[in-house]
Amino acid sequence: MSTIAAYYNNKSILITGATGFLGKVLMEKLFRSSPDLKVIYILVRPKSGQTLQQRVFHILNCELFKEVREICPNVQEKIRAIYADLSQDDFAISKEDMEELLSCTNIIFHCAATVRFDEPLRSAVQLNVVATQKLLLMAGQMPKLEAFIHLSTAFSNCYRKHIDEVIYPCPVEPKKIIHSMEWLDDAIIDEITPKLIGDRPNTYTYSKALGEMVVQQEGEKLNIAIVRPSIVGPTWQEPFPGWIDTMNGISKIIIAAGKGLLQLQAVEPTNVVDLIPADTVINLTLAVGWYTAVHRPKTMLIYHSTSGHINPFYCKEMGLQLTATLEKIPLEKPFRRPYTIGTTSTISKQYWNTVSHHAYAIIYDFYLILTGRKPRMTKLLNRILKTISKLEYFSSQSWEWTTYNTEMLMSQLSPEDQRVFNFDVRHLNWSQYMENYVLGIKKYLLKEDMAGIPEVKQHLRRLRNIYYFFNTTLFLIACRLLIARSQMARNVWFFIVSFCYKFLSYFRASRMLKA
Ligand SMILES: CCCCCCCCCCCCCCCCCCCCCCCCCC(=O)SCCNC(=O)CCNC(=O)[C@H](O)C(C)(C)COP(=O)(O)OP(=O)(O)OC[C@H]1O[C@@H](n2cnc3c(N)ncnc32)[C@H](O)[C@@H]1OP(=O)(O)O
Ligand SMILES: NC(=O)C1=CN([C@@H]2O[C@H](COP(=O)(O)OP(=O)(O)OC[C@H]3O[C@@H](n4cnc5c(N)ncnc54)[C@H](OP(=O)(O)O)[C@@H]3O)[C@@H](O)[C@H]2O)C=CC1
Repeated sequence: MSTIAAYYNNKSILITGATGFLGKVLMEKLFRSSPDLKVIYILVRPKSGQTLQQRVFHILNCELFKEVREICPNVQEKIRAIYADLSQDDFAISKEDMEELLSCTNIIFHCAATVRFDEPLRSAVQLNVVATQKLLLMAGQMPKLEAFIHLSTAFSNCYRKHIDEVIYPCPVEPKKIIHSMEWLDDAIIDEITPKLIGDRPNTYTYSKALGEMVVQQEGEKLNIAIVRPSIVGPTWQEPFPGWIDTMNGISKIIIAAGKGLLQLQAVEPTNVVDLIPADTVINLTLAVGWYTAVHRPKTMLIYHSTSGHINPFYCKEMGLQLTATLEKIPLEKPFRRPYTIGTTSTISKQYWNTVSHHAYAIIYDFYLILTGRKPRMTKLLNRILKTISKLEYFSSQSWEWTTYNTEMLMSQLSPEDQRVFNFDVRHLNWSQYMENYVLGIKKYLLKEDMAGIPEVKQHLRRLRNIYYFFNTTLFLIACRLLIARSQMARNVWFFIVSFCYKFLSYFRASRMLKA
């Protein structure tokens, strides 16, 4: 049996953010590989009118847990959902629950975070820094704790182009930031936010960097490690390819491209997109948990979970794969045929935005008005372009991450562990992965019917014909206008027409001779 899987058996594991994308993949893998684990405590808040139990039921009944439901029929009994809101003091955990957590927990995986780029600094600090600090404080009171694993992001220091597996300190100490959030009002915080975040693009990356500093400073006495994934995509292999249930990362870009709404991407075609599958991140996280607990490294180690250095996926390649896949597995109700253009030049972007986005939206809205419907395309397009503009910082640049600790860990694993907890992306086939990505978005995220694909393909063919017809008409109108205004254009036009006429006459005469 795998040493890592055996390690988690009979353990009490605390997970924050278990209802999130990575949290679910983490729980699934734990149950699948170590069905004899004692209990998984998850800190959950009620949401969207659902109680904790309803949320757990919903998670366990999703497609991701299909295999787990067979391997481990008593899975529901092994999950202890504890009411907690990480943005409140003491997390609003009851006294009894807190006692149980403190006395029983063996390993903590801290995944909870706010991942929105536009989160106000106060809320980002509250969850990504203060909550981490409080969790570390709790961890310090757990006598049976063997390891604390903190999930951060490879982009916490994205103002650097080359990033090592170390903590880069922020100019202002986290404690000072936390303290200032207590007495400054929202208007002042908003005003000083750009100065505080400095070269970072948003409050997310800044608060995650502060969170790492807190882990380093306040986790000194703990057995602790940080995992930094890059852009997390759907599962690669486990429990099956293509599982995804989040719009985060690049899924929104893929959906907008698939629906034909977005053609232009603010990307340099030669840049690398550092995508990493969710199951790869989780396999590494579990291996890190085992290594930290069993080998107890003397200093806190940071592990990068990235792909660009060993198996680069270039934007151009991605654009081509995406277009081909979206033809093969189209998304429902496309507005246009999917197509991608990549550029970072401002003039080129403005040109393509006008020609390829706004002009189409205006024409479509005009058509909606003519057919007695409410225009909506321009509004939708503007929303999408606004959203996409917030991702542009990440799509228009490339980074280089070193992975010495991740490679060291891989070399410490037995062949069986390397197989069961595979986090080596050297053999990842990007073309196949993109196909499963689109399939996963269609099936699990958008919940579209796969049986409808032939009908959508037929619709795409109609759209292609409309596109050709529209372009030809536009070309003819342009020629006609030019002919009306310029003698030279008229001469060229008559030359082309008489040439075509002569060619046709010759063709007809030769056919008649043959007959
Ligand atoms: C010939 C070939 C040539 C080829 C050339 C090459 C071509 C190549 C092409 C290939 C592709 C290019 C590759 C690029 C690579 C890199 C990209 C990196 C991005 C990610 C980096 C992540 C790095 C960090 C990773 C981390 O560390 S982890 C955390 C990651 N965290 C996130 O990823 C959260 C981000 N997001 C937000 O923070 C919020 O999204 C926010 C952005 C603030 C907006 O926010 P807001 O404007 O409010 O917009 P929403 O709330 O999102 O939406 C508002 C409303 O519009 C709706 N709508 C939004 N979209 C869509 C949509 N598509 N379709 C329909 N509706 C939509 C939505 O339904 C909602 O409607 P409603 O529900 O209101 O009715
Ligand atoms: N996805 C990605 O591309 C990447 C993610 N990461 C990191 O991985 C971790 C997990 O990310 P991911 O799963 O994608 O994120 P999600 O947004 O999918 O999940 C976030 C989780 O945090 C929980 N949470 C948020 N606020 C609170 C709160 N106040 N109290 C209790 N729980 C709360 C959410 O609970 P609820 O369901 O109730 O909202 C949810 O379970 C994060 O630390 C993120 O920074 C790093 C790099 C890339």
